[in-house]
Amino acid sequence: MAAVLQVLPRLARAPLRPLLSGGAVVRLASGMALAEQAQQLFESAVGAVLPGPMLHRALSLDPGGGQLKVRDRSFQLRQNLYLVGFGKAVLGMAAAAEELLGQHLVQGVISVPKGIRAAMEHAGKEEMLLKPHSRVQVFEGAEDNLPDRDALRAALAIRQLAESLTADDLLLVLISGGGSALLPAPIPPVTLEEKQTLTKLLAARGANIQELNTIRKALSQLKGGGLAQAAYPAQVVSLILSDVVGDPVEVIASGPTVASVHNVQDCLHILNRYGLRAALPRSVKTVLAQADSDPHGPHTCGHVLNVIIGSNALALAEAQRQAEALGYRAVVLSAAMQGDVKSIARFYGLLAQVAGAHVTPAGAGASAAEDEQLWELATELQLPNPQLKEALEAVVGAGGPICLLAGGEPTVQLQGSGKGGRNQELALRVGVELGRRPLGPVDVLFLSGGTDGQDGPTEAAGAWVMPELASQATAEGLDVGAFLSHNDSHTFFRCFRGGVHLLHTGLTGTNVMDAHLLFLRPR
Ligand SMILES: Nc1ncnc2c1ncn2[C@@H]1O[C@H](COP(=O)(O)OP(=O)(O)OP(=O)(O)O)[C@@H](O)[C@H]1O
Ligand SMILES: O=C(O)[C@H](O)CO
Repeated sequence: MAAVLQVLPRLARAPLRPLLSGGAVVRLASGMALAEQAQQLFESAVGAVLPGPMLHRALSLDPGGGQLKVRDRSFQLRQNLYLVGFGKAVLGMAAAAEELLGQHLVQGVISVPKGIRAAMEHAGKEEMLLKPHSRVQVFEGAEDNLPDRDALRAALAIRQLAESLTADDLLLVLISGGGSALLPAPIPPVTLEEKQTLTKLLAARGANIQELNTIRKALSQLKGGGLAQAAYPAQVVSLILSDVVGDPVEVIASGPTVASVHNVQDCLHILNRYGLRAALPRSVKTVLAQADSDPHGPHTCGHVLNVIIGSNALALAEAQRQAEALGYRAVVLSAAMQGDVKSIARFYGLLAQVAGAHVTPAGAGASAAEDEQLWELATELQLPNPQLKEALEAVVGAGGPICLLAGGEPTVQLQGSGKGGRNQELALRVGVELGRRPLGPVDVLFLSGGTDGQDGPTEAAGAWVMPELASQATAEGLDVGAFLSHNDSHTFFRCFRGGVHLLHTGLTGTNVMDAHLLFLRPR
C-alpha cells in the first residue's frame, strides 16, 4: 500500500482520473483500487479546505487593487490593512493571505503552535510559510494545546495591534481550531495558571467545547467579542476555519469577534455541573461578579464581518463531487457525526449491511430488524433521520457503486494506555462490525481520517478497513479485541499486513475534524 500511496498526488488538487470506464471497474488485486480511490477522495476533501484554496475563495482584490472583496462586501484599501490570527492552521492561512494581499498588508501578528514552522519546513510545505521578510510577526506557543507564557505574549501583541487601529483601518482576523489556547489574555486578577487549571479540570471532567469556551470567554479580555472591541472603531473581517460541529462562530476559538450571549448564570451552571463552583479561586469569583455588574454589558460587534471559509461540510462536498466523477452515486450523510465511537462503528456496520442489500440484484444482506436498528441508532446519534433516509434511498435505489460520506468528531473513552486515535479506533471497530455481518456480493471499504493529518498522538491520519480484517488479523495471530481493549489501534494497524491500512498524509496545515468514507461496490 505504501507504494500505492506514494504515487498519489499529494492532497490532490488536479481533477481525478476516473477509474471506472465504460462500466468496467478497473481493479487491482484484493480491492486495492478501492483503497486507492478512498485515499484519493480523502485527500480531495482535505484539499478543498487547505489555506490557499480557502483564502482564494473568500478574498479577492479588484484589478486596480483599490478594493478588497470578501464574499459580497467591498472594503477600501489605502495602506490600512492589518492582520492578526491564532490557531493551528493559521500559519498557512497567513501565508496565503500574504501572497494574495501583497503590499497592501501593512503589519500583522499571528499566534501558532510551537514548532509548526519547523514542521512545515521539514515537510517541504513552502506554501504554508511566510515570506523571509514578512510583515507578519509570528509567535509560537501553546505546547500540547495548553495556554502558556508564549501564547500570552502573542495575545498581548495581538491586542496591542488591534488597539492601535483607527476608523480608517481594516483588520483581517484569521481564526482556526486551537485558537482558544493560542490567545490567552485572562482578565486580572485571574492569572494564566488559574485559567489553565480551570480549563484543564473542566476538560478532564467531560465538559464539551461549548461549555469550556463559555467559561474561557467569561475570563478573557479577548474572547467572546473582546478582540473586536479592542479593534473598534476599525472594521473587522474574520475568516474562520471551523473545527466545531455545526460551525458556531461564537464557539470556534471562543469567538473573539462574536458578541458573547452568555451571562454569569450560564457560567455558574457549568461550574456547578462539574463540581467546580465551590473550589473556585477568589480571582475567578471576582471576575465573574464584576461581569455581572458590568455597566457596559456584553461587547457589540456591529463593525465585524464573520465568515466561515472552511468546514467539514465543505470538505465532504468536494469528496462527494470527486466520488461522482469516479462513477459513484455519492451522498453526504452528515457533517455532525458525534458520540461514542462504539455506537458510530455499529452505525456504519449496519449502514453497510442495509445499503449493501440494495445495491446488488440479489438484494440479500439485511432484514427489517437491521433496518430498524439503523434508524434507532441514527436517532441516538442525533442524525437527521428524514434527510438520511431520503439521501440513502436516492443513492441505493438505482443500484451500482455507492459512496457514503460523513464527518464530525467521535468520542473515545480511553481505557487503556495503548497508542491510537479516534480515526484508527473507529476504523478498527468498523472493520470488526463489517466482518460479522452478511453483506452480500459487494466490496466494502471504510476509511476514517483526521483532516489535520494527525490522529491522536500518532503519525498517521487514520486508517481504512474491509470486511476481511478480523479473519486476516486472526490468520496473522493478531487479537483485534485485545488491541481495542487497550485503545491500541495504531499498534494494531502498524502490525496488520505490514501497516498498509494506515493513512499517511503528513501534517496537512488545515483542520476541519474527521472524514468518514464508506464505499459499496457490487462485485
Ligand atoms: N490511544 C488512543 N486511542 C483512541 N483515541 C485516542 C487515543 N489517544 C488519544 N485519543 C483521542 O485523540 C484525541 C486527541 O487527539 P487529536 O489531537 O488528534 O484531537 P483533538 O485534540 O481533537 O485535536 P484536533 O481537533 O486538532 O484533531 C482525543 O479525542 C482522544 O480521545
Ligand atoms: O480553540 C478552540 O476553542 C477549539 O479548537 C474550538 O474551536
